[in-house]
Amino acid sequence: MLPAGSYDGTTVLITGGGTGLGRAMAVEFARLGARVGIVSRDPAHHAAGVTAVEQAVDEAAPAGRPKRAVAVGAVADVRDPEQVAAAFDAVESALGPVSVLVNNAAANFPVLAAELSPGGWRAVVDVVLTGSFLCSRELHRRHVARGARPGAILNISAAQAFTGGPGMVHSASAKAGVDAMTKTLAVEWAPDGIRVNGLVPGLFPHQDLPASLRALRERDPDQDATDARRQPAGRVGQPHELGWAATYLCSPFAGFLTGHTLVLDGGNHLRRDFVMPPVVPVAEQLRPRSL
Ligand SMILES: CCC/C=C/C(=O)SCCNC(=O)CCNC(=O)[C@H](O)C(C)(C)COP(=O)([O-])OP(=O)([O-])OC[C@H]1O[C@@H](n2cnc3c(N)ncnc32)[C@H](O)[C@@H]1OP(=O)([O-])[O-]
Ligand SMILES: NC(=O)C1=CN([C@@H]2O[C@H](COP(=O)(O)OP(=O)(O)OC[C@H]3O[C@@H](n4cnc5c(N)ncnc54)[C@H](OP(=O)(O)O)[C@@H]3O)[C@@H](O)[C@H]2O)C=CC1
Repeated sequence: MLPAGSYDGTTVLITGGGTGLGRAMAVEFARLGARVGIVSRDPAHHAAGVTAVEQAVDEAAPAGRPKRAVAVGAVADVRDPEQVAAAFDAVESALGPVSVLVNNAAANFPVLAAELSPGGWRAVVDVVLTGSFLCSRELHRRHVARGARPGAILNISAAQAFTGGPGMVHSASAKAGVDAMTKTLAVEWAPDGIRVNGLVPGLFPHQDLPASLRALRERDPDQDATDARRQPAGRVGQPHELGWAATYLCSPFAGFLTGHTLVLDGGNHLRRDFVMPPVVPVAEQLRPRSL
């Protein structure tokens, strides 16, 4: 954990910050003093994120300390540059200039590549890759215009980016693009005082995963135990652990770190056992069945 107050006076914008891992990161930034803007499509998600942040901040505050405005939600589809700019405007007018951006919003559903429609491909690639670019560009534009520094961007990626992701070709391809963007923008924007890093969550199950991903997990009634046994570390990740990594990467303690993608997965992406299980084709893995 970073020292208390590490983010005092800092406004952090987190896309998809109202659910799952985005919400967990929002809470950890706010615990350290940040004001947090939550940007996504669904106001109900914003409300959940704002409530979680406010609760965490209230619990951490010394008794009797007056409440401060810590979080707001703003509606935007990250695929649309005008909506992105309007959401930055809304967050900045409520909380002050954004100097930290977490590109966390994502879309994903399991599908065989041969069965993926052009529209399904575009939906995922546009949310994950184009959305991360549009938000990064917006932060950079504002940051440079006001002569501010330092700034930090954190791109949430996935291990599929370097291993490939059978059954998720759209997401794997988009996340690989995000990793290339992390490295590219790190160099282009270092002179502007903006660091750009990536963070890969391993397996972090939570209640907000979309139905298509939950359905795969729910096939196994003992899924939690199975998940844990499948990880070299013997357990899955806890969302607040991702928040700890995110707050470090965007903080001055990582001030000389840029263009790096940190993997937080208990060693899972490196797993290549001496005795490998037989291959089950992905088409068979996705077919409805009982385990
Ligand atoms: C634990 C594992 C690791 C987790 C990693 C994560 O990333 S977790 C993070 C995961 N979190 C999330 O994913 C949360 C957000 N996710 C979402 O909002 C939706 O999944 C979304 C991506 C479809 C939204 O896209 P949208 O607003 O544009 O909505 P739209 O309805 O207009 O559909 C567009 C196109 O997609 C097609 N299509 C849709 N579903 C399926 C399907 N199951 N099958 C096949 N195709 C599907 C649909 O037919 C259409 O194509 P068409 O007909 O025009 O050719
Ligand atoms: N959970 C896990 O085990 C893993 C997660 N990841 C990555 O972690 C990140 C968080 O995932 P997780 O919390 O699990 O998933 P969630 O489904 O909970 O979060 C996805 C978020 O993205 C937002 N979002 C989706 N589409 C758009 C859009 N078009 N415009 C704006 N916001 C959008 C959603 O908000 P709204 O619906 O309100 O728009 C939602 O809050 C993602 O980048 C994901 O790829 C990577 C590997 C594993």
